[in-house]
Parts: sequence; structure tokens; C-alpha cells
Amino acid sequence: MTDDPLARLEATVRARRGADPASSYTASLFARGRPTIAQKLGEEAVETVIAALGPDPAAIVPEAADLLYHLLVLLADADLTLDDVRAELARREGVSGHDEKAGRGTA
Ligand SMILES: N=c1c2ncn([C@@H]3O[C@H](COP(=O)(O)OP(=O)(O)OP(=O)(O)O)[C@@H](O)[C@H]3O)c2ncn1[C@@H]1O[C@H](COP(=O)(O)O)[C@@H](O)[C@H]1O
Repeated sequence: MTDDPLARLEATVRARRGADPASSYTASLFARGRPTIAQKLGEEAVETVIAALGPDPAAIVPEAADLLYHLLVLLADADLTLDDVRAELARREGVSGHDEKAGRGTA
């Protein structure tokens, strides 16, 4: 078991795929499908933006947690993992910002 709560949450979310929707909010999201999952992610992104524009920076934290949770659900629904995202971030480390924006990054 990892010490990283985000990695533990990823494993829990992935384990909810195919579970009884009545037993778990995560399973109910998978049952509702990709459009609903994407919509929920968008809503949580907006709530994070609203918190960011408010007076209390600490209010961003719970919204960011909701956002990350729903991103993990989306990744799992697409059979993708945080390691896929880490690999993309690592790839970008070797690409200049200009080339990346122009879509000329090296693979
Ligand atoms: N981290 C989260 C987490 N973050 C946010 N949420 C849920 O995301 C929902 C977002 O709130 P909304 O008001 O937008 O949604 P809602 O009105 O409740 O429901 P809908 O709009 O989707 O119908 C809330 O129901 C939150 O409980 C989460 N639900 C579960 N987890 C974790 O996921 C794991 C699996 O949980 P279960 O699916 O409950 O087994 C556990 O580790 C949980 O801690």
C-alpha cells in the first residue's frame, strides 16, 4: 500500500469499475457513463475557478480535491492512469515551450 493518498484513491476508483452503482458514488458515475463523468469534471473545474477568485486561498483545496477525484474517475473510465499523465509530463520536460505550443514536440 502506497503512502500517497492520490495513488490510493486512483486504485480505489479503478476498483469501483463494475461495482454495484447503489453501493458507491464512484460506481454510479461509471454507470452513468463518460458524458456525465466529463460534465462532473467540468463542474468541479468551475467550482475550483470560483474558489480561486474568492478571498480565501484555503477554499481552493477542497475544490481541487473534488477536481482530482473526478479526473481520476475520467481517466479510469478511459482505461488511462496517472502514470500515463506522468509520462506525458516527463515527455514535455524535454520539449521547449514554443515547440510544444506549436505541436512540434518530439515524441
Ligand atoms: N474522493 C472522493 C470524492 N470527492 C468528491 N466526491 C463526491 O463527488 C460528489 C460531487 O458533489 P456534487 O454535489 O457535484 O454531486 P452530487 O449532487 O452529490 O451528485 P450528482 O450531481 O453526481 O448526481 C459528491 O457526492 C462527493 O461525495 C467523492 N466521492 C468519493 N471519493 C472517494 O472515492 C473513494 C470511493 O468512494 P465510493 O465511491 O463512495 O465508494 C473513497 O476513497 C472516497 O473518499
